[in-house]
Amino acid sequence: MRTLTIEPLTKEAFAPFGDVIETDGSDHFMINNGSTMRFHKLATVETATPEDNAIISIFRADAQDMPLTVSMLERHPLGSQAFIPLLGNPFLIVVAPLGDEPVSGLVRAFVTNGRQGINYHRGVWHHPVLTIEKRDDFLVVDRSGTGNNCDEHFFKEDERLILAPHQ
Ligand SMILES: NC(=O)N[C@@H](O)C(=O)O
Ligand code: NI
Repeated sequence: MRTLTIEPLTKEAFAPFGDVIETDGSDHFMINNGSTMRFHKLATVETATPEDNAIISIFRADAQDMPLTVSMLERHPLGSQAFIPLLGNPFLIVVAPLGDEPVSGLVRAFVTNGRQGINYHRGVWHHPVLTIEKRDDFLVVDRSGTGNNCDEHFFKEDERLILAPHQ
């Protein structure tokens, strides 16, 4: 099984998968009579139909045992999904490009710097949220509506991957 190289998250590297929600290196303009910087439209919430809603949730996630065997990825065909860390901790991301199924050889892993959130574009394959801390909180912005919005793909045994952040 291939061990994933864990890359530092950057806008450029993550561009095929979605947006990086951060102030570092992001354009901004002043509002509120010059007392506030607005880092405007860092990401867009994608939904599928006019009846859909963009909703805001909090995920309190517990750490997976590491090293992790990445045996599955999921995607949301009807909308985007954003994770913004609420406690300032780095977290892990595992993604694969758009397609009918994720391609094991194209799976990539990233680690955030604690000041970054991400917005998976609609249909991008990703692993369910992966904390580094034992438990961590995320603000999540995603789509609510009718129909199935979560496809799961389970890799064949020889396509599975290893995520080993502490090695
Ligand atoms: N199932 C759910 O809402 N969470 C996943 O989509 C995830 O990416 O963690
Ligand atoms: Ni998801």
